[in-house]
Amino acid sequence: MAPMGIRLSPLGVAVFCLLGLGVLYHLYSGLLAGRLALFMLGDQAERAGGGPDVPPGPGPEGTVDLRELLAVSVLAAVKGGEEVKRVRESNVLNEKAKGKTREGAEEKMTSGDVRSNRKMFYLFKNTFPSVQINTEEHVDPPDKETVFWDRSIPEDIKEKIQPKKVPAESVTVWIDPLDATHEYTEDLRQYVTTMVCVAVNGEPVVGVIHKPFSAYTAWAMVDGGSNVKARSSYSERTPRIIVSRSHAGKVEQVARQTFGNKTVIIPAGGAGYKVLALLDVPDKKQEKADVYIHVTYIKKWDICAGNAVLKALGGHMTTLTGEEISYTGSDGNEGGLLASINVNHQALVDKLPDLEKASHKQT
Ligand SMILES: Nc1ncnc2c1ncn2[C@@H]1O[C@H](COP(=O)(O)O)[C@@H](OP(=O)(O)O)[C@H]1O
Repeated sequence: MAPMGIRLSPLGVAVFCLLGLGVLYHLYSGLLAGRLALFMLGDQAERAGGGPDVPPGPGPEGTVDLRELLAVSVLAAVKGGEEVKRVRESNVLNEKAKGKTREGAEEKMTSGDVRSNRKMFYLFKNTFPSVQINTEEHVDPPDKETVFWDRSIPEDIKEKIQPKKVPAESVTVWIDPLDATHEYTEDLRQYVTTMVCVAVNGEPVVGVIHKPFSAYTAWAMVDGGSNVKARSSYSERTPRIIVSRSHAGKVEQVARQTFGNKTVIIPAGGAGYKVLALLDVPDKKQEKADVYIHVTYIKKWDICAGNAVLKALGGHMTTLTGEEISYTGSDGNEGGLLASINVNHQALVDKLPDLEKASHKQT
């Protein structure tokens, strides 16, 4: 007797195998798809800052992150500062006259300005291509720099500042690659700074002031945080007033007339240096003052970073008549400058009509 067996029909085997393959395909395709989806999401999350140490990249809907802009501002100021220092130490400044101020003072430019400008500009341009960048010096396209941000955010910024997206089109970046060029050519290194400011809808929001020769950097973000603070006290009755040493005009004479003969006037180079003079800065070469006054025309890249820092710390930088300065559109500020912190700014404005008249007499 033949053993009882199951006769397998070839058609049945084929159907069975196909079914099996179908089940396997179903199972694995789901798994693979899931894996693929996870991989893609993970990659996206990394690009968007999902990882613990990976900062977010440019936003999807034309937004930029102010915290990223702050990190790049600090990096740009430091990188520019390295160029400034290198050129000064080489003693080959290639100093040139680039024109005259409205008051007839010679405006100088050096290799320090040019090289720092190139580094700072291209770092921003390569990182935030859609953002408006205004720099003091002209950038020739053949001089393009391949300088990039490695996406790292300094620990102190991560600790104090939360990410905050704003529309890229609302942002204007102001770069001063070398503030106090005049003093730089005279080797008065303590006055020299590199500065970056980020304005949103014309309001100064992020400010960075870097001193290349003492490796000090002050940064602040309005409604965010800062690594610098105001001093504990300021003299309101007889303020020490810090003013320009190379574009002073009549500021010294009129300041004494307005605030009294006891008023100490401190002539100093650089708008960045003068703003730092109002703050608590741990640098032996930094003089201290109570008020900063400038009476002549000045450019927005010279003052925007200081304005943002002061504003973030509760201080003020206005025109001599107390108007806020808008950091968009034209690059010049016509109304002079009054900067203070932890004093009655309006009371200072009210004392200043003589200074304003003096500024108009000069032009
Ligand atoms: N009347 C004026 N016209 C144009 N720029 C002026 C100016 N007064 C001051 N500045 C600029 O403002 C910055 C600070 O000036 P000061 O040292 O006199 O306070 C300097 O910038 P740079 O050094 O970046 O060119 C200086 O050139």
